[in-house]
Amino acid sequence: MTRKLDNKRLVIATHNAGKLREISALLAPYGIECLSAGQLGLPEPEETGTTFVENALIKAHAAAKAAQLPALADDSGLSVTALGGKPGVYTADWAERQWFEGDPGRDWYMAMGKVEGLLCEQGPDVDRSCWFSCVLAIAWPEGDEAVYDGRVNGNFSWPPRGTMGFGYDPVFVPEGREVTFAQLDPEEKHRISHRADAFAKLVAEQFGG
Ligand SMILES: O=P(O)(O)OP(=O)(O)OP(=O)(O)OC[C@H]1O[C@@H](n2cnc3c(O)ncnc32)[C@H](O)[C@@H]1O
Ligand SMILES: [Mg+2]
Repeated sequence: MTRKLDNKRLVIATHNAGKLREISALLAPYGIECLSAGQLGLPEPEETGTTFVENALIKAHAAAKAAQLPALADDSGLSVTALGGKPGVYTADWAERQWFEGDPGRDWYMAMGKVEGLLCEQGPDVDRSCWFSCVLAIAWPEGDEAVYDGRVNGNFSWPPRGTMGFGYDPVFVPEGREVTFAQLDPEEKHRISHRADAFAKLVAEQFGG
């Protein structure tokens, strides 16, 4: 049986400020004290997995072990149908390593532009459908783990629009909408996002019934 969060303190094992903001907001109603990996000075583990699940578990176990507290990690990314699911697990890498090896800053505009460039190579009628995936993993210092996954379908849109959210939000138009994630209020993104989808499963098992 999956272990439940019995401790009210939870390490949020991410070094991404946008994710930390969203996860803290999603957890707010559940009386959990969130401690961030940055706040605790935890190192950023190497994401050597080839799936979202593997990477989420690597990050969660590393933080749980270092902090001796349960830890929640998020591994996520954008997959584009016409690019065979790329960048997928390597979404963050496309921004940071492709052009800025050794530079702590990430240039999301360049990364989004790379996706757009590859789509344009396939002509004006290219399929622009894509999806965001999110895997949330909880790990305990004793080695127990729990995994929840989420997804939201949409279309890759160019040029980028909007200033809210983070990462690839300015180019992602969720299915059934005209605006990008970066043009939606955070509450609205939380109703439909891949992270919210995974989070609903986490809440049902961890805090439900
Ligand atoms: O590993 P941590 O420290 O959590 O932070 P990260 O930014 O490296 O995160 P990932 O390894 O999971 O990479 C996922 C990338 O996918 C993108 N991404 C994930 N969720 C997103 C969202 O809700 N909106 C926009 N972009 C998102 C964003 O660019 C992330 O950097
Ligand atoms: Mg990462």
